[in-house]
Amino acid sequence: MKILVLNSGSSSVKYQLFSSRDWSCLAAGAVMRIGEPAGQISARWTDAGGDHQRRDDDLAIPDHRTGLTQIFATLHDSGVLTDLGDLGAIGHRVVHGGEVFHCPTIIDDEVIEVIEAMVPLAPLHNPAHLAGIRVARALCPDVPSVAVFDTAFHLTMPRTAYRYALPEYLYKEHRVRRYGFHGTSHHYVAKQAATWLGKPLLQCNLITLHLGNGASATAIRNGHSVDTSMGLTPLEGLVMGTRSGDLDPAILFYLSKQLGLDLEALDDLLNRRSGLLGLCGVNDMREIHRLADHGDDGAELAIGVFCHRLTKYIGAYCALLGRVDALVFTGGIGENDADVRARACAGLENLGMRIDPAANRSEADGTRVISTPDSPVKLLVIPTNEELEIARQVHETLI
Ligand SMILES: Nc1ncnc2c1ncn2[C@@H]1O[C@H](COP(=O)(O)OP(=O)(O)O)[C@@H](O)[C@H]1O
Ligand SMILES: CC(=O)OP(=O)(O)O
Ligand SMILES: [Mg+2]
Repeated sequence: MKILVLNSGSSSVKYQLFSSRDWSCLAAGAVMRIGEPAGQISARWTDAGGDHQRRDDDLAIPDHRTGLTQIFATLHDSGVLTDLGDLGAIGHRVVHGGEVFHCPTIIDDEVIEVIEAMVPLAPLHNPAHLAGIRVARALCPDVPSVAVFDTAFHLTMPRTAYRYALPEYLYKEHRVRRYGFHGTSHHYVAKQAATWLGKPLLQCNLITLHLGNGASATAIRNGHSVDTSMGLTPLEGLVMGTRSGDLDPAILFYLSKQLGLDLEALDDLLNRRSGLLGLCGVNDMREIHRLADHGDDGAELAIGVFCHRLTKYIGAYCALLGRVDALVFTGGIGENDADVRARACAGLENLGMRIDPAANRSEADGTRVISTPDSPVKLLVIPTNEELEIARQVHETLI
């Protein structure tokens, strides 16, 4: 079966096409900067002769429908998917599934309504997923669409971790609680870590750090998520590209009273203008390092705040878990940024985390260990593959 996985963001759609026979990736790519004057579509695929091909086109993409149409056209033209009828399923990443969706779910009108109802809880994400889902269903009405939720992996958290210290009715009547996100990624790297550790996931205690544009940490006991840094929405926790992560909620009252900011302005401030961007004016970690290397104090501070917060969460999750088998770094920053990894682990030797500077700097691909051989806690870098995990879950749901 061929399974297409779509990860629709507000201004981009990333995709991978898999064969369920051997889980090889037949094609992958992205449409970027949807709705902006200068869009881009990129694609990689393996042709009939087994050669790797790639194509990058600059092209304005006004909306998600045009973006998906372009993706289908590229898959068709490359010969990877000449007939949409060959598609066994489309898997969609959906960030917020609330307490409703514990497992991958075949999408129908009712499911769409529920995902729509969660839009206020994931304002940067769920609207984009809905756009992707609607267009995919319209373009391929006969292909089953399956939603895989970021929240599902975290539904194992105990109530002591997921409840906020707020009046009970806010949970009972309004479902205000910690949900947690990036679950597909945390679960995927946890399984990879268990394989590397040579024991069943259900016997592993892990701390997983997904550090991409959004960033979150998860404490995993015996294979299950028992706490995670994101909350009701993907705003809480670590410092992110444009999101503040943790802060004193009273800052909002203060800003409202002192600066007259309304709710919309506060939402925009915390979700889109804060985090690394707020601290130094740039949200791309590579660029921030370049600026810091040239003596930019704001950039240096942004990296410092990012790493300080990370260390704090690692320590807290060590305390929560007691025994930790491995600490896992993943996501664009976690996989590539040796400096952030070194700073986040600095001073954690007493918690059993001993980083090996040379291994940490190595640019090897794939899963790798960056701790010293005598480190009680293994420090691992594991590339995430949310799309592959989604494809596998879609397959399990449909067969
Ligand atoms: N070599 C690198 N060094 C440092 N940061 C990197 C590197 N490559 C990517 N990143 C950072 O990873 C982040 C994007 O992560 P990614 O997981 O691709 O994001 P997304 O959440 O959009 O999937 C950006 O901040 C980018 O700067
Ligand atoms: C939930 C979330 O923050 O996702 P992303 O990292 O893709 O923005
Ligand atoms: Mg991501």
